[in-house]
Amino acid sequence: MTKFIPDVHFPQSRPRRNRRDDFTRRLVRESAVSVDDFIYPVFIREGKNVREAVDSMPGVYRYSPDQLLAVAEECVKLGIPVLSLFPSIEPEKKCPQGLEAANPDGLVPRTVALLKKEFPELGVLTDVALDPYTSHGQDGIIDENGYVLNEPTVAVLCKQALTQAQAGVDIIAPSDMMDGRVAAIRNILDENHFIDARIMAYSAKYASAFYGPFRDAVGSAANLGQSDKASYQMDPANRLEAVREVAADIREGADMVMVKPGMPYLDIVREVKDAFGMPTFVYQVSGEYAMLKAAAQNGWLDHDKVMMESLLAFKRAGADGILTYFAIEAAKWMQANQ
Ligand SMILES: NCC(=O)CCC(=O)O
Ligand SMILES: [Mg+2]
Repeated sequence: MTKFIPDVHFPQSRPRRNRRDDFTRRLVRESAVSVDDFIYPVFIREGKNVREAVDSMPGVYRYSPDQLLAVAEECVKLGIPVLSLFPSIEPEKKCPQGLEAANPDGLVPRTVALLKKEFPELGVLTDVALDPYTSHGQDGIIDENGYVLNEPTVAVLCKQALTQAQAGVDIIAPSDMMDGRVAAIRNILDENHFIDARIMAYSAKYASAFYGPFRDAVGSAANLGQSDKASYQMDPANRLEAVREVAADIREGADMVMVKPGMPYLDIVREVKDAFGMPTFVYQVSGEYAMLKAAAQNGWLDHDKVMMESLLAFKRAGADGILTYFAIEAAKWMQANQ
């Protein structure tokens, strides 16, 4: 211990005292990341014995359903509570209406049923949106000018959600940003007695360029071409609008709400958590993952440190859980280091 007797009482407050030793740092720590916070997004495709790398997302693959079982088993072993499924659909199954989204024998319902049969204790979340299924790559049905039509889209989303519930999914996550879709989906689920199917609403989903690698992974980038999603996803400039969007989804019956992307939108996470106190989730999206991976691969950032710091920041901002492509790596890191 340094013996230093200052002759003036300056400074009166010494915040550094609590940072001096590991034990006090742990004692006063305000936030923590736990494996219980994770939802692991995975990409699936048809086939057998397929594990196909996604080039723009190092460490991320498209799995055929049989190969996904090994991933699910790893999640169970590590204690990751939920797996979320994103399909890469063959081009010949895409059409302007995205009808394959509501096919009860489609890739997603079959995979849900398989997972729930093999690993009933693992939560399964499915996305409700049409972008993996439309030949134009938009999340809904478009008119002759390319404008995404609200009500016709919601009608297909309801069928898609019901198909997923019938397959046994636990959490339904509408990511489309159509108005009124949470209420419509809640109604159709309840009418069909799926009263326990939970809805995690992508409530404040921004029209972000950070989704680029995801569109490679599900194969919608080429379909979308130069068009964007600004007429339904939120303007990155808006904060108060996010509060209104979340309020609407809660009124309509959302059990959990989400902000997306993550790191550039931490202020929104905090705002939403403070305003509603709802179970609040954040999506650390593909571009955030790709950017940390790329810098780490170049030796410019310490991979494990930035991974854990980025996840901790979500907890500090008020998130109850995080959808992250780092889920397995972070869970393993925590087992080895904590
Ligand atoms: N509806 C799911 C997504 O759009 C994910 C975006 C991403 O990870 O970039
Ligand atoms: Mg909305």
